[in-house]
Amino acid sequence: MRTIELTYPHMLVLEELPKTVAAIGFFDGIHKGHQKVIQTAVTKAKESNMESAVITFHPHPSVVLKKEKIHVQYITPLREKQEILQKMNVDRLYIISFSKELASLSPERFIDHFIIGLNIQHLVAGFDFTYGHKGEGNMNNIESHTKNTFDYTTIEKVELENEKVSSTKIRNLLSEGKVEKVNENLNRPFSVFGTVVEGEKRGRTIGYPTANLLIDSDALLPKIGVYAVKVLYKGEVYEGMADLGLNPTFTDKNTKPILEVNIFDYSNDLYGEELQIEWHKYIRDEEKFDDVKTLIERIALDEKEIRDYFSC
Ligand SMILES: Cc1cc2nc3c(=O)[nH]c(=O)nc-3n(C[C@H](O)[C@H](O)[C@H](O)COP(=O)(O)O)c2cc1C
Ligand SMILES: Nc1ncnc2c1ncn2[C@@H]1O[C@H](COP(=O)(O)OP(=O)(O)OP(=O)(O)O)[C@@H](O)[C@H]1O
Repeated sequence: MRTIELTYPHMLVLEELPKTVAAIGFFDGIHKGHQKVIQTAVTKAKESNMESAVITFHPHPSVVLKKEKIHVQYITPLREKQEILQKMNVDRLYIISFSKELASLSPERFIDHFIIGLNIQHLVAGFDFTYGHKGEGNMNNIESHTKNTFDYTTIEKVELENEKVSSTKIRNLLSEGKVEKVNENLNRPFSVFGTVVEGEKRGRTIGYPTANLLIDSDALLPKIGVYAVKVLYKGEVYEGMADLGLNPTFTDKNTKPILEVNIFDYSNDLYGEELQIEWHKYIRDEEKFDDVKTLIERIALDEKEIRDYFSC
């Protein structure tokens, strides 16, 4: 997959661009709804011997449009988005830099520049996709902007339990720790990448050594707590338990949650290595125990519960 960044008003040379079927949207999470939109574009491209593309934006519009400075975290930071799209057989990823200037483009100008200008022959978007200034362009009035140069397909609402599958819904579920529900909405396990860094080296003294992970600040994490996880490392999958929290039994100084994983039946050194953590089940809240012995007893129960969960 080729990734091409576009900054308005810079144009690519139309003659050099292949005829393309494109899916368009922000696509944070690449959830079930997004997958339907993207798969439709990939299938249509194959059927018509064209290239397939995803047209997306970065950063999230709220970073640019909100008055106060905010730091947005993503369900799928750019790198994860790229990896998932690659697996979905998308040929090209166009990333449009989101700016105030871009947000003020009229719907017609937006289509001229980014759809007709990228040689898109067929555009696929969801029922609620909007474009151009204040989102005035949408799938009901797009006909007036196509100039008969491209066709389009509108994907109907994908729902789960009578509710639209959406990035917003998934963000809320993550903040409640409901990773099993998140995984249903994503159609795959939610995951984050992290690099193993040095911790307090306390874990090995309590019989549960943990890999402490440094997570990219762009990545969204679930709510604090203990979780059943799988660890992907060098092509292997391991089961384990994660504590995302502040270690309140030992200190009240931590203000930012730390992610630690105890990988079952594994004892090699992992410092500096990159792990992918898949979140499978929420087990409990992190607690402040009166003493280390009680904490150890609780972790032993967590281990039993998680091993049982993975073995059924
Ligand atoms: C499955 C699991 C559950 C944990 N639960 C708690 C908890 O409820 N409260 C707490 O203070 N620490 C909890 N811990 C964190 C331990 O305090 C932590 O692993 C230990 O302090 C080691 O820290 P280190 O990796 O920096 O050496 C848990 C750790 C694991 C692996
Ligand atoms: N549940 C869904 N069913 C069908 N299409 C969808 C669904 N969710 C999103 N889409 C479409 O996918 C593209 C990307 O949408 P977008 O990134 O706004 O996702 P979203 O999940 O609706 O996000 P948010 O919760 O932030 O509004 C758009 O074309 C949108 O219409």
